[in-house]
Amino acid sequence: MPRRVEFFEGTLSNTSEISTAQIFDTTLRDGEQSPRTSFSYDDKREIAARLDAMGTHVIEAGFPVNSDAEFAAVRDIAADTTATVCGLARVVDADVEAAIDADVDMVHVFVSTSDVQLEDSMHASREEAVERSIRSIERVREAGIDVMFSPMDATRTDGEFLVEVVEAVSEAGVDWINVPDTCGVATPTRFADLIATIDAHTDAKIDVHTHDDFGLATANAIAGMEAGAASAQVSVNGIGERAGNAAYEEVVMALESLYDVDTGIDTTQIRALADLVERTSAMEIPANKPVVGRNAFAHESGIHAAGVIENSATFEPGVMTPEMVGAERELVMGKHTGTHSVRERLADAGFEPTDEEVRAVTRRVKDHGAAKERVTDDTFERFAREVGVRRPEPVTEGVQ
Ligand SMILES: CC(=O)SCCNC(=O)CCNC(=O)[C@H](O)C(C)(C)COP(=O)(O)OP(=O)(O)OC[C@H]1O[C@@H](n2cnc3c(N)ncnc32)[C@H](O)[C@@H]1OP(=O)(O)O
Ligand SMILES: CC(C)C(=O)C(=O)O
Repeated sequence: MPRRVEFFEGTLSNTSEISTAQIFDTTLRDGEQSPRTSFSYDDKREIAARLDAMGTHVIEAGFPVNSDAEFAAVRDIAADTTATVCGLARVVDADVEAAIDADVDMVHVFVSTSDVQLEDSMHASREEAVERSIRSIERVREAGIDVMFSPMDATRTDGEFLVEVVEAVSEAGVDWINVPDTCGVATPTRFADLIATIDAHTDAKIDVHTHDDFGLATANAIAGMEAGAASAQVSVNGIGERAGNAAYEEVVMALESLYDVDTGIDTTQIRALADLVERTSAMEIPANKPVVGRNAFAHESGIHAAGVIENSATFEPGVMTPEMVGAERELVMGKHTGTHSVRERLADAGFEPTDEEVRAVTRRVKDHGAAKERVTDDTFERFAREVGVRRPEPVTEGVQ
């Protein structure tokens, strides 16, 4: 497998290291909160099973108090999964009891800590938020279950109050503090500073939860890990509230390929996982989505395709290949196509073209693309036949 990308060596300061990396998947909880998405019981079981088989460390299976169906799915996933299974709860007794009753390995309790949310979402004072958090944490601990605590909207919370909350929940014995950038307003440098500050005020392990409102979710998650967070919350295809969460596939591959971290995850199943979540969430993967979009390893431009035919590292990261994520490289025919690409495609299809025939097919491909038409396999074969490219009959073994 390729090692850390060479580009950084000696050209940029290369002091950013990540030593431990736990992947906490929240596709079934925050991912399912995507407007218009709802996973069936079977969808949840199938996604959880695949995440588990791939070696995902924590699976947040849902929010048990939400409904009977959600409770049953979380309970059954918890009973049948090797990974740590987590259930979400507000600092509300019924929520905490539902999560405990679902028999999860970890309860994730959250409370609003920013003034705007305390006033206009939770309708609680700072003191009440702290008291209810401690009570919930103590209850989960008493049940013998690991507890993760989230000061919701941490990145818009008054700094002194945030430290006060962190110290109070640490005193109460929380195992993990998750730092949520609930409304996606963090930047990598600011988020890293925040993580380092929180780390200095707790012995609990730190997890990060980032949203993509400004397209910074993955960068912020990685920055948080560089600053000392041991875990990142991610969702497959980046689905989740509003613009979504840090994407599973992006964070895992950045850790593996750019930071040389062995996450222990079977990355070759990423493409199949993405397809499963695309189908069950009814959220189409954008073509240009990193890692799993259909263009992530596709090349139309002549210069790129010609380079990639010789050595894929010319116009791909090199440290991340389609094989590593269970995807395939594609040479797309269109307006920007060049002769190298056409020659390769013709050869793959069994044709034996002359240089003149390659140029003639390329002209047809370019004209078709320029007219905004798609060059399908059938169209391409038609062009080859129209130009009269020779295709010898395949020799069948044993037949004279
Ligand atoms: C940032 C996040 O992603 S947080 C997770 C968000 N996820 C979800 O909301 C999905 C699942 N949610 C649900 O099924 C429902 O919202 C339930 C079952 C949790 C609650 O339903 P309802 O009781 O009908 O309340 P509703 O959803 O309308 O309003 C939210 C309530 O939670 C309260 N609340 C919000 N955050 C918290 C918190 N961390 N701790 C305690 N209470 C909270 C609000 O103040 C409000 O309470 P109120 O009804 O006394 O005014
Ligand atoms: C529950 C918390 C972690 C959350 O989803 C958020 O703050 O976005």
